[in-house]
Amino acid sequence: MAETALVWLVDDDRAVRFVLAAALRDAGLRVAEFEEAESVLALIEQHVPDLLFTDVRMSGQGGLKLLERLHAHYAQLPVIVMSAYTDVATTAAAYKHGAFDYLPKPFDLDQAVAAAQRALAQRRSQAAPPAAPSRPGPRETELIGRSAAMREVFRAIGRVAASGLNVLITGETGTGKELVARALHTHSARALRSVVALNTAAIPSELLESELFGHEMGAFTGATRRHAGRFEQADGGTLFLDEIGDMPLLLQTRLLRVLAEGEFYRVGGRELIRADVRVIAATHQDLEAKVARGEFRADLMHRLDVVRIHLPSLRERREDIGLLAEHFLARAAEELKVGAKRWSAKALAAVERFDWPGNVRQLENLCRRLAVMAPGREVRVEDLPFQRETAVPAEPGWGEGLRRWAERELAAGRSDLHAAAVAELERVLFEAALAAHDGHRQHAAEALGLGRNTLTRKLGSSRRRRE
Ligand SMILES: Nc1ncnc2c1ncn2[C@@H]1O[C@H](COP(=O)(O)OP(=O)(O)OP(=O)(O)O)[C@@H](O)[C@H]1O
Repeated sequence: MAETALVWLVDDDRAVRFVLAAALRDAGLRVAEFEEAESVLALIEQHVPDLLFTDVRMSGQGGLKLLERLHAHYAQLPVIVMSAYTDVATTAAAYKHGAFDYLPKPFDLDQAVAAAQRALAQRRSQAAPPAAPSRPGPRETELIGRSAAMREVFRAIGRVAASGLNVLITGETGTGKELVARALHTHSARALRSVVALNTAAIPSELLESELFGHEMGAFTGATRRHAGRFEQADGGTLFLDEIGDMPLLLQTRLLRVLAEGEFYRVGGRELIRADVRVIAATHQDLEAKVARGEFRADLMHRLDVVRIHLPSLRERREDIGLLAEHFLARAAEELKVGAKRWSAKALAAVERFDWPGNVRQLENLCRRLAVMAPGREVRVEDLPFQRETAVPAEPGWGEGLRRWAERELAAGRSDLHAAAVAELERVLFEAALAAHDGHRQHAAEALGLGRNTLTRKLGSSRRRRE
């Protein structure tokens, strides 16, 4: 169950949002991004994050005004103000309105992460955790793909969208399950009403029930006003329950009852609420296996699984990779307002060969990184994190390759073999783990069974060795 702190980031400069969000995620935090203050004020009524970063000068309402309003209504929420304006008036105004910290732009990313950690530590020492939202404000994106497998998915969406039946979407992480859920909604008779999303894994279990069904004022400590749950919000529309496999058993029972009866009480409430909701659920887990282990209710699975749409992993439809890579690279340049780049033939071929454990999301993130970081207008194979020549041959039979390499080098009279081989082994492992985890150091370190600090230290020394 994710209990990671949630940071909201408000800045109208996409490039700043991009680098800062990446650094904060790298530090193990969850980040939601906002372009302007207005959407923050609209959403915060439902969820208060653990920390908020804001720029000062933005279109619409400025950061200081936002800070003032947040401080008045959510005094517990630490706010870090960032600005290129380091004049005394701005800095002083920020602190006067209750800023936790002030970062003059351009700032060092480590400094920003350190400020975030200080703010969160202070908040933890004084407050109970707030509700965590699912991803706010997702935009409607078109599903791309021309592989036979994706055409089959499109056909399934077309067939079942209008039927109003519950749908269970399965597939590995990042394969586009949420996108399919939104497409099902858009092409249904419910399209004029909202699609409301809830990520079961992102919300602490004790808050999940009130997130789903709402609560009355005073239902529990911190329930300072009545709150409509996602079921009520989705009335007449669609409720998208992501990561349904992570739903606690008790809540599964409650959900099943609500689905069967179409009515429920808010937490702490006496008024029976009716909501006409189509449920689309998604999971990357094997639900049948969870049922067999007694972790998921079979009757709930059957109720959700009226129609099943399975999304193939990216490596099962390699013919879509090029198309997606072109699309994402162009879109990233546009979004991040950097010059357009194109793929070199070699780089594109390497991208098509790669296995993409994080699927489309990983490819999309790589394109964003390349749009900003790759030097030159053409993305070369050397710019890819997983494509440098290795001195020690890896699969197949990499032990054999290593032996041949060692024998050859020994015959040539080389004397530092151990250090060279270990350095190479680590470089390959780190690059593979970072690529598999979208460059997220903490996750990569976990996957390798290392601490994050060890990975960072080793990455630093392997970089120094190469320079
Ligand atoms: N076929 C596609 N065409 C265009 N974009 C796609 C496609 N599939 C996925 N994406 C993009 O990839 C990212 C991940 O997709 P999405 O969030 O729908 O995946 P998911 O399967 O729900 O992931 P998770 O299981 O981790 O929640 C999104 O930014 C989405 O827009």
